[in-house]
Amino acid sequence: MANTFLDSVKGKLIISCQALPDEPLHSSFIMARMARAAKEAGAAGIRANSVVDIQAIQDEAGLPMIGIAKTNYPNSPVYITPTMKEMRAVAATGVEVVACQATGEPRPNGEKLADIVAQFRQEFPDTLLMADTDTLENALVADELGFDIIGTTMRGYTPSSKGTNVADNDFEYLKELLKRVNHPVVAEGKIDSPEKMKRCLDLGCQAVVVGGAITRPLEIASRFIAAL
Ligand SMILES: CC(=O)N[C@H](C=O)[C@@H](O)[C@H](O)[C@H](O)COP(=O)(O)O
Repeated sequence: MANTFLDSVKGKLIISCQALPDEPLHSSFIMARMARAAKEAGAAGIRANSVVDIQAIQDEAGLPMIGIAKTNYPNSPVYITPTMKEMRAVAATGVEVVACQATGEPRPNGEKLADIVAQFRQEFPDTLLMADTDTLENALVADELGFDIIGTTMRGYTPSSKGTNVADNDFEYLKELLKRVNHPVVAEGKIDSPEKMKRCLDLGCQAVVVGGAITRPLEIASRFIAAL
């Protein structure tokens, strides 16, 4: 069956519903309800972490999904769907897109991003691949490897991109990225207002992923508390 994800999210909002074990809302049940709220509000897609959360959200919301499996390995800073093992587990849920970290750092078990892409294409030809990138250099590598979506997810979260925010200088980085890559760009990471989301879409992003500003009450409440 043709994968219609890119068309169905074009010009729209994807909401990330994630809570790690150390977060107050860690629960597949709660993430599924978050996804229901996202759907009722008009979100075009959901991004979710872990096979159990993905399955709970698929049952509850039935929206197109980007799936990931955050997994920490010793001796590697790469944690978003880092190895072929997590890629397979996420793809097996039937999500439309599997995203993985593409930040140029050494992956666990010595696995190479190029090999993962090649293997994934063989095993899951109908599933799209999204690269969670941090710098122009790593985004260009992912683009060259043929990722279907280039995401800005890791901008500001790696040593190479430390201190940066995708929104800096009216999205200067995003403008450059949009000029340089051939595949659709999805803005993700620290997009914390409707105005910023709209700006990303107007600049030419395929879609925008917003997480914490909508689905992490601890983060939202802390912004208010900080203003006291
Ligand atoms: C860096 C990292 O691990 N990002 C994760 C990737 O899935 C999530 O924790 C973020 O919530 C998601 O990218 C959306 O971004 P924001 O919550 O800033 O809107």
